[in-house]
Amino acid sequence: MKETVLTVRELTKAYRGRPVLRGVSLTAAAGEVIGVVGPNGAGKSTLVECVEGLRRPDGGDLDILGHRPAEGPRVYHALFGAQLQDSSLPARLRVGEALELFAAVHARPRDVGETLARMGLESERHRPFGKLSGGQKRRVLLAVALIGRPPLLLLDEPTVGLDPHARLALWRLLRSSADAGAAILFTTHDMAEAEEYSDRLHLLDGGRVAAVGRPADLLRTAGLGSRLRAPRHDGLAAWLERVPGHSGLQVVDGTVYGYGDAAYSRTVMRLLEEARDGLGDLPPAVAKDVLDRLTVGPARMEDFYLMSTGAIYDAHR
Ligand SMILES: Nc1ncnc2c1ncn2[C@@H]1O[C@H](COP(=O)(O)OP(=O)(O)OP(=O)(O)O)[C@@H](O)[C@H]1O
Repeated sequence: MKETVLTVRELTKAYRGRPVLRGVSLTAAAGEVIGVVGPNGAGKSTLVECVEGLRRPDGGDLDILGHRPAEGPRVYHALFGAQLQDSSLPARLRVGEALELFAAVHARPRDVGETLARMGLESERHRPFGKLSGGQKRRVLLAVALIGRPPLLLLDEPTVGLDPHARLALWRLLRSSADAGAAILFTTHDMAEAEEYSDRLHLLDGGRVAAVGRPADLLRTAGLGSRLRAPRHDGLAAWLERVPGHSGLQVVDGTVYGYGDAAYSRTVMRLLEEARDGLGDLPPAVAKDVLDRLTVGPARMEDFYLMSTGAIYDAHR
């Protein structure tokens, strides 16, 4: 069992009487990458800011390696590196200076040159922070969060504004930090990223953790193995719902999206072929048109998210 680095217990928080967190609990162990997703306004940033000690929760409790925010900056803040949604640095501070400054306050910091190289920032080392592009600034702020090798990394939408190379570089760096024992908590609206990089994913909705688990387990439990896309026809949606393994449905304009277990798409295709040949309960012309225009593929975290937050009709409910 890996050591638990972050423990959040039944956290509640309201703004002017309006509850945002209604009893959120989660943990992050050493070496674990924890993803948090949820609709705009779900409370993801509020949760991260409570962990950072920037906001005081109304109820519940949290600690990092047994230390609570009330212990103050010197003890508590040394336990995590953070990159906030809207953090910044003085405009005239040079990139290399910034990293050296932050490295100097940590006991066993990463090498500044190596961190700059890994974040693709070598050529920006002598440039003032204020002169960087938006994506470069975010890379610097991430490098600052990582430089002290803290036991916990708190990253609120870390990849927003990063180009694909920078995203990949960031995730390599985060994975190697986790492999070296760091616990990482990140938020994102990018479901592909959430699926690929979270060891455990939390869906925050209505102020609560609506679902938690390994991405593959979440998909399996929701009956989401495969999805298909077909042209809309009268009666097709109801027909798809009767196919064994069906788990959800979405109709958008002229298109029907069907979701089901891993065998669902294959079963649909077989039944469509039978119907095209006059052996099913769908008109042959409809079955032929659907077969001609059908696309199938594996279900993804995006589908889970849409189903869990109500955009897809969920047959399990
Ligand atoms: N300082 C504040 N005062 C009042 N309400 C606030 C404050 N900060 C956040 N809120 C409200 O709390 C709710 C949750 O906000 P939060 O930023 O935590 O959500 P989020 O899940 O991070 O959203 P997003 O995905 O849009 O970043 C929102 O309705 C927001 O308007």
